[in-house]
This record gives sequence, structure tokens and C-alpha cells, in this order.
Amino acid sequence: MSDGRSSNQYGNSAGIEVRNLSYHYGKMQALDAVSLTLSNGINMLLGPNGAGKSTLFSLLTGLKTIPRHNVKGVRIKASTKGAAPKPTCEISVRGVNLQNTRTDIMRSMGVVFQQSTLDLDLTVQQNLLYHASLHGISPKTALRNIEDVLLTLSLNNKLNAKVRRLNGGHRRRVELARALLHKPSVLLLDEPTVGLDIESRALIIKHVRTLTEREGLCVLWATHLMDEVTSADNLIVLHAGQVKAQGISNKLCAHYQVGSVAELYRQLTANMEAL
Ligand SMILES: Nc1ncnc2c1ncn2[C@@H]1O[C@H](COP(=O)(O)OP(=O)(O)OP(=O)(O)O)[C@@H](O)[C@H]1O
Repeated sequence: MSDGRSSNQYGNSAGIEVRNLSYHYGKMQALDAVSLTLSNGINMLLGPNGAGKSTLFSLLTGLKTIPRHNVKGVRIKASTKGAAPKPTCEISVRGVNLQNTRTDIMRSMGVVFQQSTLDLDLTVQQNLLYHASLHGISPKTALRNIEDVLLTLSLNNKLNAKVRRLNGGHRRRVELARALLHKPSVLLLDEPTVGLDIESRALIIKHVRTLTEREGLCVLWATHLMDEVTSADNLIVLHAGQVKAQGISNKLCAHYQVGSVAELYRQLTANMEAL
């Protein structure tokens, strides 16, 4: 079923497909057979503390290794002599399997992690140039991209400022600028607006939404802030490592007969205290 979301130069292929992904920390199951299809557009990931959002991000970004486990966490044995065991967990990005082709896929991804990963003692430009060099972008192109991206994020006057001297809102915008510098087609944002004032939050939201619409990006956006979800966004509710619901936000609300995303969220995570 078409949800009317934008297609673009990447066609209609899903930005990210996750199949049957489980993850354990020792005996603690952080993700339990998670399956997701994320198309171009904004995909909002809502979940209470401990739902598994950051674990999912770590697996998508290669910070954690995708396990070759079945859903019960049992290591898979080869069924035929000599044959390689077939993993039950699969993640693909733009149709390419992440387990097989990690480096190329990483180039197509921009990431803003929950915790800042900027070097505080470098300037904004130095941070961004370093990131560009990791992506193999020439200094000349990098400087042009940096200028463009800082301008669109109203940060052009901060080019030579040390990150340590920037306020929280400006630092988050630099993180976003860095994530966009190599022109990714998939953007992963782990609570990008947490702790920001209203103005900084609004600027980041507006910029990401405009860019997503214009460039046809696939964005996975984890948040606790339900007012960041619009009626047309694809919404995923993750709770205790399981996907409780996914679909276009207003359709999900209609399906569950609730009047708002907040109500939907409360209903789907109602047994939280009992866990
Ligand atoms: N390194 C770790 N060792 C053991 N358990 C962990 C580890 N990291 C996370 N967990 C547990 O895994 C579960 C999922 O954690 P995760 O950080 O992915 O959730 P989250 O949805 O990102 O939470 P938050 O919104 O608080 O960031 C939680 O129960 C958490 O306590």
C-alpha cells in the first residue's frame, strides 16, 4: 500500500530494512525480533527509557556487531556439512545487506548520536574537515560543503569558533552539519533535540524536515518528545525491545481509536511499570 511518501533518486526502495533483529547484553534481551521497513521520509522512533532505541542505533551504525543469532539467542548451526550458517537477523540499507558491505553503506549514512562526539578543543571547521577527510572528501570540496551546510543551519558565523565555546543548541547543530556533510541518503538521529531550548529545537526540526522533503532522505529519528511527531510521519513504537506498532501516525491513531500520539504511546506502553 502506498503511503504517499516521497520517492526520489533512490526510487521507492526502502531506506532501511531490519528483519528479525535480536540483541542481548548477557541475559538481558535489549531487542527482541525487531522487524522494520523504513521508507524515504521521517520515521519517528518512540520508546520509553530502556526500550532499546540506542541499541538499535548502535547496530545500524556498526558500533555493535549484528549477531548471528536466532530470536532465542541461540547460535545457529550449519544445517548442511560445509555450508555457512544463514543468519536470521538481517539489516539492509538501500537494498544492500549491511553484514556484507559495511563500508560503502556507512558512506551513505549520516548519524547524530545521543552523546556528543565533537572534539571540544577543535574549531567547528576543524571538526568538520576531519569528518570530511574520513569520508574521502577533498579539502576543496569539503570547504565548499562546510560553507553550504553551516549557512543552511545559520551557523556560518561559528566557523572558527572552538566547539567548547558554543552553547548546547549550536553544538547540536554542528553535529547535524557533520552528519550532513557527505550528503548521506539515510540519516540516523538519536534524540537530536534533547536538552535544547525551543528555538534551537524548532530550527533543527525545520531543517531536517525541509531537507528530507527536498532530497528524499530516509530519516530514523528517535525521540521522547511526542510533539515532534506529525500525522504524516511513519511512527514506530518500541517497548521492552519489541516493536509494538508501526505505521503512518494518523492511521495508527485511527486504528487504535485514540486522539493523539501521546494517547497511543500510553496505550502501547501501559504495562511498562509491570516489567
Ligand atoms: N552495555 C550494556 N550492558 C547491559 N545492559 C545494557 C547495556 N546497554 C543497554 N543495556 C540495557 O538494554 C536495554 C536497552 O537499552 P537502550 O540504551 O538501547 O535503551 P534506550 O531506548 O536507548 O533508552 P534511553 O531512552 O534511556 O536512551 C536497557 O534495559 C538497558 O539497561
